[in-house]
Amino acid sequence: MNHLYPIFLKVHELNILLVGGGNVGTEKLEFLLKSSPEAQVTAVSKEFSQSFLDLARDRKSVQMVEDSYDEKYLSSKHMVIAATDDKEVNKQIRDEAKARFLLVNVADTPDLCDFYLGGIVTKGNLKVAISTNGKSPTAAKRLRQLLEEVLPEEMDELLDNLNAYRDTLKGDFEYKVKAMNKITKGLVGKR
Ligand SMILES: C[C@@]1(CC(=O)O)C2=NC(=C\c3[nH]c(c(CCC(=O)O)c3CC(=O)O)Cc3[nH]c(c(CC(=O)O)c3CCC(=O)O)/C=C3\N/C(=C\2)[C@@H](CCC(=O)O)[C@]3(C)CC(=O)O)/[C@H]1CCC(=O)O
Ligand SMILES: NC(=O)c1ccc[n+]([C@@H]2O[C@H](COP(=O)([O-])OP(=O)(O)OC[C@H]3O[C@@H](n4cnc5c(N)ncnc54)[C@H](O)[C@@H]3O)[C@@H](O)[C@H]2O)c1
Repeated sequence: MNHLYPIFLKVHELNILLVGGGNVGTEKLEFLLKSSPEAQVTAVSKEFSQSFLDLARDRKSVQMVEDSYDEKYLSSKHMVIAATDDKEVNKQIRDEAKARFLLVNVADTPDLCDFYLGGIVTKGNLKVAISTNGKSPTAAKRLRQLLEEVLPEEMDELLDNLNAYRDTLKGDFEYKVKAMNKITKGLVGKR
């Protein structure tokens, strides 16, 4: 049973602290930016790998600070991703973030995470997030690839059309719900 509750965050309006600019830090930033190209990220690392620099350099919303982690970097942040190669430091980040009631992800250490990053499929306005409850990130990746293949590109056109149709409906809320359900019934083949 998966007890996680997925939400869709406006990370372009939230401040994220990412600590660690190596392989894992780069992977986390890459997935974050793939889904949310204007995510507001402050990246703090003793040093940044070439691939991190290549990814972050031209992004206005990503700020890089070459420094060791310090608690001061938690100030004005909404959430934190710890991705250093020092387990003690990752634990310290987690503890200090928790003391401030910040949401924290310790990359690749499920037990220390308040939230997991998921596999994400985007087709225009449609976004599907996938979690295996931390059981198999590889399965999440494969399912993401599968859904990317099978969900039609026309999905976004369909959503636009439905939105336009809803705007033409005159009537109360109940009438609109019925009308929207009626026109989309064919999408699922059964009621
Ligand atoms: C979905 C995705 C998003 C992202 O990273 O943003 C993601 N991991 C991805 C890929 C991936 N990560 C790893 C491999 C190598 C295969 C392997 O080792 O299993 C691969 C596959 C590959 O690269 O092919 C290594 C790994 N990851 C975690 C552990 C620890 C453990 O499992 O115990 C270890 C072992 C480390 C070690 O060996 O010590 C843990 C987590 N990884 C999560 C997310 C969270 C759970 C998500 C869920 O609920 O399913 C969670 C719990 C925490 C977190 O990091 O948020 C992204 C796919 C993106 C995509 O392609 O769509
Ligand atoms: N690379 C992988 O694919 C992989 C897979 C599974 C698990 N892991 C684990 O994830 C962790 C990170 O791995 P990685 O490959 O990203 O390591 P890495 O060496 O590429 O990157 C670690 C980064 O953390 C920074 N750092 C270290 N201490 C710091 C501190 N006190 N303050 C700020 N920055 C600091 C370093 O400067 C470096 O940029 C390791 O514990 C590793 O065992 C890595």
